[in-house]
Amino acid sequence: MSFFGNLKNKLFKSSSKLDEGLDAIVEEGADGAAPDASEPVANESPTPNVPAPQAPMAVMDPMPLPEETEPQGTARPGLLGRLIGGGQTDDDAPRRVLDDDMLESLEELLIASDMGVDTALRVTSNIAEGRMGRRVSAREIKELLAQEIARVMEPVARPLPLYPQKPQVVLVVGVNGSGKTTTIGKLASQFKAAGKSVVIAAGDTFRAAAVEQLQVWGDRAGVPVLTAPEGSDPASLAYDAMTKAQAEGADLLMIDTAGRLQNRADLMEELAKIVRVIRKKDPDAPHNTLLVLDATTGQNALVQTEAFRQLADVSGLVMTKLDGTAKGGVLVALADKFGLPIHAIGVGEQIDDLAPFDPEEFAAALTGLET
Ligand SMILES: Nc1nc2c(ncn2[C@@H]2O[C@H](COP(=O)(O)OP(=O)(O)OP(=O)(O)O)[C@@H](O)[C@H]2O)c(=O)[nH]1
Repeated sequence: MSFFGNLKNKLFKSSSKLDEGLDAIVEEGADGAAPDASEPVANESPTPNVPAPQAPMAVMDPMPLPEETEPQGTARPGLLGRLIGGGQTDDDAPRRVLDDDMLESLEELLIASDMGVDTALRVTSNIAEGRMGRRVSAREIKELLAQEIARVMEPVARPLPLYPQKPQVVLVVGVNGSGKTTTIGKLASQFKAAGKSVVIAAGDTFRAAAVEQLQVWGDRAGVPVLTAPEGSDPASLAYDAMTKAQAEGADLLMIDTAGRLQNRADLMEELAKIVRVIRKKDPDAPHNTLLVLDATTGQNALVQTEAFRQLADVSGLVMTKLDGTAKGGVLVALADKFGLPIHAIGVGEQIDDLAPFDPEEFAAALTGLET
């Protein structure tokens, strides 16, 4: 199976709630009559640029396909529908008049899928604009929703930028269990495969288990992991790692950090100290501060983002565990609220399970458009 299809399957759980909910909304209020060809509803909004399927490399720039040139305003399957579904139509599908009741149900469904109230209201009002009173099928409403979601997500879909500085220092923050260690291992493996030399610093010195786990990931990725005795100063380890990375001419230094958000003042001081000491070696470091978030925490990911933005100069996000959750909608709320770049998504526990974030693909998976 291609990587593209594989990723869609892995993300499929995220779609289940929305997909089934959208079907139910249309079926509940369906009038059963044939569609009115003079009132097409889907694909009326400007089609966003459609990124091409990408290799499993979260650090490469996406390569855009040319814009679609087919005429707008005709109900037809989107790019994904054509790639996967072979262009079937839904002429005989149940239809429902787009009215206030339907919009309210749609809002409730989006809120329940962790999209957040503000985002859900904005997305539904965009869908409603100029379409009230029209009769829509479930597929059409999914296409419209996917277009709106892709539009919100497009500006934040940005691979981790690579800079010429050596080493490029990537500070990795996030609460315990969010997937920091796993993500560092996956990223290190991808950088290595791209010909970069990488050093990892196991900066969560408070938990021996965390250090051991990072060593396992370092071994898997074939990347050295610098450790320090349990309870020692993470800033001192970061300084040593910076010295080693500079001496070896490493391309990247990835620094893991503790995730004890419950001791916020301590964590803030710890992160600030790490930044202070590495700046003695490079005033521009860290070049990226990656916040790792667990999609299964739903709306809590928004709270964590707010908190970590106060603790550190977060420059981008990685959302993990999108494979095992129906809460993927929170990514839309995050994009809408914070506008932070989403560099990659975690879609499993294996070393290759880190994918670039593709808004079109994500929107299709979230709405269940491929079915
Ligand atoms: N299904 C799935 N599981 C993941 C993903 N990323 C991480 N995990 C799992 O989530 C759990 C926590 O991941 P860690 O990488 O240990 O998280 P951490 O933030 O380093 O947490 P601590 O080690 O407690 O600081 C592990 O069991 C991982 O295998 C993902 O994208 N998908």
